[in-house]
Amino acid sequence: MTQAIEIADLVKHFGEIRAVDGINLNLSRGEVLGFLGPNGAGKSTTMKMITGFLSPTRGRVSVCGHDVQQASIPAKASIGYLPEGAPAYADMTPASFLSFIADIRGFSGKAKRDAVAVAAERARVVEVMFQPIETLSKGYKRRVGLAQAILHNPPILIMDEPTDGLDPNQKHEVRTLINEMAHDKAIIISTHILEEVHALCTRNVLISRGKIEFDGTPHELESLSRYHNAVVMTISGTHTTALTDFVTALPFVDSYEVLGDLTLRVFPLNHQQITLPLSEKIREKGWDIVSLYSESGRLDEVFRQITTRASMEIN
Ligand SMILES: Nc1ncnc2c1ncn2[C@@H]1O[C@H](COP(=O)(O)OP(=O)(O)OP(=O)(O)O)[C@@H](O)[C@H]1O
Repeated sequence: MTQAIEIADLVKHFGEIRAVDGINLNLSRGEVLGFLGPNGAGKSTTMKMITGFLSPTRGRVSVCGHDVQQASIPAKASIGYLPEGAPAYADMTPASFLSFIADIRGFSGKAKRDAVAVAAERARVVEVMFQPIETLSKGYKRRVGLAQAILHNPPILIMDEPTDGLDPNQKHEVRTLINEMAHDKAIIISTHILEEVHALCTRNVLISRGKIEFDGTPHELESLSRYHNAVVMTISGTHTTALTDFVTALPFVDSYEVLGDLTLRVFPLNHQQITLPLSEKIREKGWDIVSLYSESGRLDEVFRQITTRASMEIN
């Protein structure tokens, strides 16, 4: 089956700067890919090449089987693009802006009215259709941008930092809209907001200095964390030295940190699940468990670890 997006050996140089340095990536419908990376990693440049706004120095992008360079018209018809900051014409109203976009997309008559109405409905901008865009809140402006991107019901959606700069409620609304569209589209979202990994994505690609450093599920990304399956526990009925001696002797424990009196964080060997055997061993000692839970992992730590490792290898 043709992949929704196929990217092969994609490279972009700006003079001496290698903004994108050999990216290979395939994406199917139903996948929501979170494109993560620090500032300047090459996310926007990659997205601009996928959408045909920039030509690659080398390599190839095809969308729904259309080469973005060779067959740019059918390729662009398959893509909805929400650029960074969702730019729109400030003095237009959403109604006139969406009507203008519908003209560009080749709609007319009833099909045009329907496309505008459906996009406005899905992006929930119906109530502000006749208010100048410059007078709208950031959240509404972003939703107008989203309505523009989905107007032709494209199978592929590319969004550059869709929730950046929004307040928590507005972020939630935009994420809900994206989730609603996710089942039948291939979606790429660039972000450096790590909570979006869980809120939106089925897959994450982490890039640093123009190269892919990680490609996997949010769970796989978290499992790279030093804290993945670490257990934080508070015990009563003993004292801290006895407790640390006890965990040191357990065969499935790698190391521990003392967090407080009778409270430890225990790191398992090879990130294995140890909640059950650990609680059993504690009960065998006759101690009481005040609390005990395992951690899933810390994305900010993994992000730092991968992106700083990549820059240290280069320097
Ligand atoms: N038009 C351009 N001319 C010269 N250099 C550019 C141009 N566009 C991007 N760059 C450089 O290419 C590199 C990648 O930039 P890009 O905007 O793709 O990163 P990004 O991951 O999207 O960053 P951010 O999260 O800050 O948006 C950066 O070093 C940037 O300065």
